[in-house]
Amino acid sequence: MPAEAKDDAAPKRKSEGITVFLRMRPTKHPSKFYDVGDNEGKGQSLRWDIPPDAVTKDGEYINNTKTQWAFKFDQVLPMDISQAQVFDRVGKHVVQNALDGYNSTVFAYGQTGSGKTFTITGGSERYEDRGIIPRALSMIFQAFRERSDCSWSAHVSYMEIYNEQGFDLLNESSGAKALQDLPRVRMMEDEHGNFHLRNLSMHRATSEEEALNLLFLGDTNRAISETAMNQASSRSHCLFTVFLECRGAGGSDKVRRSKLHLVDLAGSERVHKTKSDGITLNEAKYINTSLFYLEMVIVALNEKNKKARDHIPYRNSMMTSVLRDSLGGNCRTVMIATCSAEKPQTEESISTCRFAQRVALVKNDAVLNEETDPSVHDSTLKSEVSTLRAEIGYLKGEAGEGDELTDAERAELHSACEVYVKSRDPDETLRVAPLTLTRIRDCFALLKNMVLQALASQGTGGSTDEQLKATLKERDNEIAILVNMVRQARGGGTAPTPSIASEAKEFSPPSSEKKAEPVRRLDPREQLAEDRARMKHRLPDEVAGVSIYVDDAEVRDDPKRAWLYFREKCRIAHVLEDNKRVLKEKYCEAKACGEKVNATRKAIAYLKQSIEAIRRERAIEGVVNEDDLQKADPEEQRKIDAIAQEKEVYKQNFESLRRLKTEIEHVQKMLESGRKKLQKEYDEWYAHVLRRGHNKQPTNAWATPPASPAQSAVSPTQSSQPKEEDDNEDVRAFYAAKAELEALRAKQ
Ligand SMILES: Nc1ncnc2c1ncn2[C@@H]1O[C@H](COP(=O)(O)OP(=O)(O)OP(=O)(O)O)[C@@H](O)[C@H]1O
Repeated sequence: MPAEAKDDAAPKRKSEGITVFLRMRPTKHPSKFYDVGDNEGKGQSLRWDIPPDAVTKDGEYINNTKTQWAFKFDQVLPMDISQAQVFDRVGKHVVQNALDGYNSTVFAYGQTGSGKTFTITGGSERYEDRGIIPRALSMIFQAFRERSDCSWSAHVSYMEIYNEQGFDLLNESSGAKALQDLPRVRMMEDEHGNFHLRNLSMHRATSEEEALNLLFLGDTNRAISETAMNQASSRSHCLFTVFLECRGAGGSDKVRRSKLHLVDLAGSERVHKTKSDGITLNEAKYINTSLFYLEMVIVALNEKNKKARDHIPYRNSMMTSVLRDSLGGNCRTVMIATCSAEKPQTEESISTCRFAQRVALVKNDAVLNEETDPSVHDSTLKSEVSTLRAEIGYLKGEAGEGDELTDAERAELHSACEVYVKSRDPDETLRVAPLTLTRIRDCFALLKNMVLQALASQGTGGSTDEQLKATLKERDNEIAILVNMVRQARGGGTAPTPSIASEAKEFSPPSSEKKAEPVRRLDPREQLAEDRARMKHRLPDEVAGVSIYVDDAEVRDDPKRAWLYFREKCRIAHVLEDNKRVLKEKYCEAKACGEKVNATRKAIAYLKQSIEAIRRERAIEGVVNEDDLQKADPEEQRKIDAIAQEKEVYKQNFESLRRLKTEIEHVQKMLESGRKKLQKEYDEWYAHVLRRGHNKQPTNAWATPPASPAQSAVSPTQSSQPKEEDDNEDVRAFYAAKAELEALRAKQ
């Protein structure tokens, strides 16, 4: 991590509390125990009023002592708030702070399933469900393009902390199958008590696309570890960090560096609720220990405010060490407490609110991380010294006419004039040494030339013409790629890119990737055994939210029909349809933008041709005087103004096209992962349907053993080992259906 920059002058400092938001996760069954109100013009309040006899569905008392609580928040984000609105209210301000050079943090805290990941990273299925991280990345790169007076750079790191150990999620090797396969990150402390993360990779991102790819890579590694460890996300903390650097803002020698931490903490529920044993209990202990240490740090910081203590126990856990700056340090921090409004979760929700109240009291001391760039500083000082020497010589009358300048000296003079003219600093001086009358005269000539060129280029001047041509050419290439993308997506192109090509496909039950892989055909018995082991001798009622008890035998026996049936019932299939719709809209938008860009380009070329024609005419008419040529005639001036307007339109449309390209890529990625998920869930579901169908099991028979001996099916509750004959029949039927499905896939 980069060290914090210190400025020679008094740093811009701001002591402020942590801003605390509460977000209620949507539910169809809110408890009605709480009420949101205004907090005397300072944020909002949340009052809980619980009937003394309220019990959960497990028969536990929600609370048998106190029944009313009131909590204050900067804002309570209602259940129906969109992800875009959350970013507007919470994220924008934080990202702006980071761009301005202040360390900034957003962390989400709340019980498992209350929406922390949804808020920080976002839903992985729908484009509009993008969370704070992808939206922050979009805002950052938009700002880079708009604030081009300085040189920006962004680096990204992504770490997961599980059981007090850090893992680098941005590991590109594809072999990681569990969290333990990822590189370990270690915490080091230097002699000044600053913490450093060793072995955490930092990746430069030069565009929004690159940064999003890093986020996808980290999320994929996170998902792999989650599957391997049975929903470890509830038990681990994830920290996505963007390191920003801005050099030479406004032509100065200043460098600003800031960190933007976006943190998804582990679930905050208490141990007694987890009903854990073995490894899980161990994990539960770890989360609770590390969140307990977080609570200790918060309590200690509050006591420090009251001057009751000095020591803050950051060192106790990896997470509090990493977030040291964010909690009571050099950072502007925002907490999002996530709560469930459902009755059984009331106790946890109140506990989250209570923690948020303590966090709101913590005071941070954010400092503008700005320092002078030593390399720029040195060369500026050297040049100042030689200018001063020259000025002294001139004042002493030492400056003579001077010799005729060589080409090298003239080039040097030219660059000094250029630096002087291009600098946005009003106090910039022209640095020329030694100062002779020849040099002074040459400087004036060069400056005059620059002014004349600038005047001419406002209209059709040569140098800007060249620049415009170069830019147009560069953008032409990009437009060609984008317009081609659009054409291909609409079926008119030649060779579609892989992602668009896959997008153009209709959904079907195929598995083209699987076809490519060498498949080891299991012996039918092995297949059934594997299947059984997976199902743990018990069939579920539904897979992916779709009942496996399909009454229609035709649906059950025909994989194609089964696929259509599954697609109609499965939620994820509908989400995919939504995303396809979004993608189509974006293609249309991109196509319209591309057409506008092309039209503007043509208009500019036409205007330029007509200006040249006017000039030629004037030259033929005998207007050869230099001064007259500098003045545009009224018709020419109109065309020059029209070019300026077209350029503005061009810029806006090009910007939209660039944005759409990123968005299209993002939706494509979501579609791809959604399609894989759908396919996996269908395979699993159909295997269950077949098994259920060929066992001829009556509805709910697995749950309740058949009462009548007439029902011939063998339930696992009757016998965990099916008879040999049943096995053979099962095996044959299962294998036949699977072969049929594979044949159908191969055809498609
Ligand atoms: N505001 C919301 N709108 C729609 N769906 C939501 C919202 N918040 C959460 N969800 C959904 O609820 C489920 C649980 O949310 P999420 O994974 O974000 O919880 P979490 O607090 O991060 O849990 P964990 O501690 O296990 O990581 C997800 O399927 C998510 O898509």
